[in-house]
Amino acid sequence: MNLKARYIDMESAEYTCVLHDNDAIELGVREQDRIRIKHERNSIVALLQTTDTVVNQGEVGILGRAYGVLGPERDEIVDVVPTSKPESVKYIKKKMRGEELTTEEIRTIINDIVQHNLSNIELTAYVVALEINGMNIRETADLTMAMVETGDTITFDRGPIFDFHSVGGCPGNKITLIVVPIVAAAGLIIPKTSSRAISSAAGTADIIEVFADVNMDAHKLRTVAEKVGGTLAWGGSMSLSPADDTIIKVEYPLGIDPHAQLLASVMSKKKAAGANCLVIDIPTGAGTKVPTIEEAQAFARDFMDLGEKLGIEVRCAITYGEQPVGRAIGPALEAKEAITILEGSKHPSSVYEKSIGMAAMVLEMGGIKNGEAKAKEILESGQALTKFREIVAAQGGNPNISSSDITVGMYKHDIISAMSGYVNSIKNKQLVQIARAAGSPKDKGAGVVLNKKRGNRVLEGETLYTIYADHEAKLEQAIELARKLDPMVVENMIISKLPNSSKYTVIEETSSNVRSERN
Ligand SMILES: O=P(O)(O)OC[C@H]1O[C@H](OP(=O)(O)O)[C@H](O)[C@@H]1O
Ligand SMILES: Nc1ccnc(=O)[nH]1
Repeated sequence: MNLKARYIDMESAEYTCVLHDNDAIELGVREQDRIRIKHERNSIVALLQTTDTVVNQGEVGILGRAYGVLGPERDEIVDVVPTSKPESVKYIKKKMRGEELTTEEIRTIINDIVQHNLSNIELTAYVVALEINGMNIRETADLTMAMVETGDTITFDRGPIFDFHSVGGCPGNKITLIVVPIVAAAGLIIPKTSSRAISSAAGTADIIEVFADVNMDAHKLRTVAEKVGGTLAWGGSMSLSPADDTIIKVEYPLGIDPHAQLLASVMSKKKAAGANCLVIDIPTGAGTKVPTIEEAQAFARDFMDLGEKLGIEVRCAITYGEQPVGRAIGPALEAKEAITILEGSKHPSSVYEKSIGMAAMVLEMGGIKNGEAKAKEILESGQALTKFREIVAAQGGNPNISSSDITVGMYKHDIISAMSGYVNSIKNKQLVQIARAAGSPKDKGAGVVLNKKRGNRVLEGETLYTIYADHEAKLEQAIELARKLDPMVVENMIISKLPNSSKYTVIEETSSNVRSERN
């Protein structure tokens, strides 16, 4: 059917088009069916919405970026034909039944993802099928290669190329901002890309965006890394492993990151960016993606096996993840904390120590003896700060950036302990929920700052943590959630008295060991 193309100034997660009810009947299609729209040599597949008001009979409305991809002029005639579900839906269902997928079936799924042929419902089914049924190492390697082959790859003029990546899952893990400048200042090349938040409240790309432009294409990644030694870029902005960011967009709302998809997500980007030597950080413990040391060891083996198949030398560090790294959670709060370490602070010690430890592993892969001493020397002499500023400047940020330039949320609220005791545990996932409710990662100033950490002595009336927000309404939402979730457990030596005793003094109806105080 030939119809006039109309741009609709709205965006949706999947390519979407709108037909008048009468045209939809004539074409024999219904809402959520797929339509192929052809214009000259371009063609897209879009999901259908029908209407009797938004477009007239004889027109097809095309939403946002889908219009740009197709490229017709205003009112130009395009050809509209019904089309069937993509082949990969069959293979997604096969994985839902727990069956093994062939190399070709995995390639078909990734091709359909890259070409935006799958609806968000189908993509979500894919991610959930992987979360429940997983993939063996052969399937994972095929998945990784399919993600590499559907994108660009970079070849550097000189090498070897170093890289570092965290599997995530531990809030406050801002160490990439410190590791990359240390490694680059030592003279190694590290073209680091990061993703946005997946299970946490702020991915590294969300943090860097506070003070520099994280968007770059593969060519710029290479030229910046060759010029200043390192990058702090967002992987989703470039064509390396383009399936990755589309998949992350459906993982984020669910807060899940299936094992096989995580392996392929990280390793496909490393392969595409030309890495030869890679260090992987695996935060481990309750409330992370990897609850036990045994699982972390198996994960490390998978990374190393996959590295061998891809020609990348991989070393892994199993790290402590049972409570946040440092005290700050949320883009601006984490940026500020990381920059204070680059400026010479040794606190929070978890951020300082983890950054030194990870950088040391990369340096030693680069043949530098006593990596820890070298990493400390580079950090403490200010060379890492100088390198950080060079990278920031190369990415369009302030070349003299300092921690005091970073502004955090103007609305804040202290959560106060209603009892004296010790912090027994800090629940990562609940803290993430509170930081997200406060607006993180979209609202850059939003998040949480911990005043107490595990094992700390707490006196009644002391602040446990502070919630920050850019908007008052979101602060209220976060406070309400904080009361309900109670992410910091304070206990004294007597945990409970039986019969008929409560372990907490109940201060407010909705809270257990916390009460709230405005400031
Ligand atoms: O949101 P969760 O699931 O924690 O994990 C995602 C984070 O982990 C990795 O960190 P890095 O880039 O190595 O610093 C990713 O790039 C991303 O920023
Ligand atoms: N799934 C992922 C986890 C961590 N980093 C990534 O890039 N991808």
